[in-house]
Amino acid sequence: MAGTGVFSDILDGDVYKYYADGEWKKSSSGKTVAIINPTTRKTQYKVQACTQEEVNKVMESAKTAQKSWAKTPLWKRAELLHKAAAILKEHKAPIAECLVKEIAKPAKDAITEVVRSGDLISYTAEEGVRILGEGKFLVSDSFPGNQRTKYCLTSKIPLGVILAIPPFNYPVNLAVSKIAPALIAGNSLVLKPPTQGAVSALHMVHCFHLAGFPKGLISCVTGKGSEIGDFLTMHPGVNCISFTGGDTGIAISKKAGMIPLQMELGGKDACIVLEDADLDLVAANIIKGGFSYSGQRCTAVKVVLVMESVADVLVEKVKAKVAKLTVGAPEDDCDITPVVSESSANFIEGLVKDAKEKGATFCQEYKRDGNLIWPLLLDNVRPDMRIAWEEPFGPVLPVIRINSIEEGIHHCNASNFGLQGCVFTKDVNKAILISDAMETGTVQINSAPARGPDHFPFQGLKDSGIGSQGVTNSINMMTKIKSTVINLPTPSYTMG
Ligand SMILES: NC(=O)C1=CN([C@@H]2O[C@H](COP(=O)(O)OP(=O)(O)OC[C@H]3O[C@@H](n4cnc5c(N)ncnc54)[C@H](OP(=O)(O)O)[C@@H]3O)[C@@H](O)[C@H]2O)C=CC1
Ligand SMILES: O=C(O)[C@H](O)COP(=O)(O)O
Repeated sequence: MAGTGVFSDILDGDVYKYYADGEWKKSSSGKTVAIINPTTRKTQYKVQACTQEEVNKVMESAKTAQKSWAKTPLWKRAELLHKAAAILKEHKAPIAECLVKEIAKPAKDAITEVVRSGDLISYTAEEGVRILGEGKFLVSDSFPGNQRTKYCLTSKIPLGVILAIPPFNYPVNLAVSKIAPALIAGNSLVLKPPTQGAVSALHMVHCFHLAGFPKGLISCVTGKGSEIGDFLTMHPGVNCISFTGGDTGIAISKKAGMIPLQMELGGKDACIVLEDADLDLVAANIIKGGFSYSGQRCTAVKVVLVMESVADVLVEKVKAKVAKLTVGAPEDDCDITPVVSESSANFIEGLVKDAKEKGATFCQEYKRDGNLIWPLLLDNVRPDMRIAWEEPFGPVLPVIRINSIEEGIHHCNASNFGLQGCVFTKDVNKAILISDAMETGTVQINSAPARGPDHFPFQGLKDSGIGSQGVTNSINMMTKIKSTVINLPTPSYTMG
């Protein structure tokens, strides 16, 4: 059970502690932040509201700890990460319980998130050992005007202190996807978990604590992003920010100093369906892509662009599958569960009302109870409707009927987002041309968008992000190249 057994150290009364200097601490602020259970809409947990002074201290210890961590052998760093992964998986049940209560993630998906996170940590440890163990050796005479008098040795060095800010929808997985690459590369890490999801994240951090990482190397400061966010992201002690979330990331990019940024932001992933597509496959992927975790995934299918000639058949097939989705509590492992907050539910409702006023066809009756919104397919959506462009982050999916491939590509590219997209057709040559024309970081052919497998590169164009994630790219992003040049008094040619 959450906060008990090995996790009892992280709880003080009914308030979870924050983690600094290898210890679980109470904030001197005396203030707490309430975490509202999206299902009951009542306070489920409380966390510390950390102060700026506490953030300063965490940054100082992170800086000190990083210096010795960078001197820790790579195999030893990997060994500790493997240990943390095993502990995390061993304690999947209480962590999943927190995910169910804090973010209303369906019970089975919550377990999957924790197991996937353990796998991600282990994979990162192995990948790090491989790619960080290699450097480059360059010689000078390949560049015009040079003799072979210079030998350049390059290696990857850590950046220093990494600030990780994950979003509510994967508070464990999108935290470890930042923590593991940071640590294997020799950095220290400060985590600011999302408020909804903070307690799941604190449990996950405790698994790193139990694995025996050095004091100060990992810290976790809690508090509302709107209150301590700016102080953290503009802190002079931070050498890199890895952020996943919404438009907040755009604001952070403008405020952050001259440091590397990894930003994974929103998406309006389009699903383009051609006449020759396997419509059963499309319908199954629209359900999985559009409605899993009630549409609260950046990679969710957020608009279907279907050729008019097959639209009626596809809509009927999707409607039939929507009718089978179970709606209710995450504890019961329902497909559709309450969205994360009342404000999110209100926002989704605003998009639905706008579509209603402008004449969209409702394939189901719109139904809401508190934060729970029943799955809704909106047909005949037109570009003047907000739902055509904005991401609901909820179980509402618009269908736009198109008369040409160009029309579909045009709609996809007119979006300010460019995360992922997908195209369904049996003609692979057409699929490649469409994929090339779509201005998105990834295009899936004949499957719904998805981030995983977690070693695949994951990136957004335009307002969807900066840089690329995925295990290998994240490790590389959290390092810099250091060169050492050996200058010879006379040219030296091997075997010369
Ligand atoms: N591309 C991707 O991989 C993903 C994109 N998203 C996008 O994120 C949106 C919703 O997710 P949500 O978690 O609410 O996103 P937010 O951008 O609101 O929050 C993301 C994280 O940023 C923190 N934060 C808030 N304000 C600040 C600030 N001023 N400075 C620093 N950190 C801050 C939040 O903390 P706190 O919770 O305390 O406010 C949270 O940890 C979706 O609309 C979607 O577009 C979401 C998931 C994945
Ligand atoms: O943050 C998100 O929503 C994700 O990165 C999506 O991950 P998924 O495709 O594995 O759900």
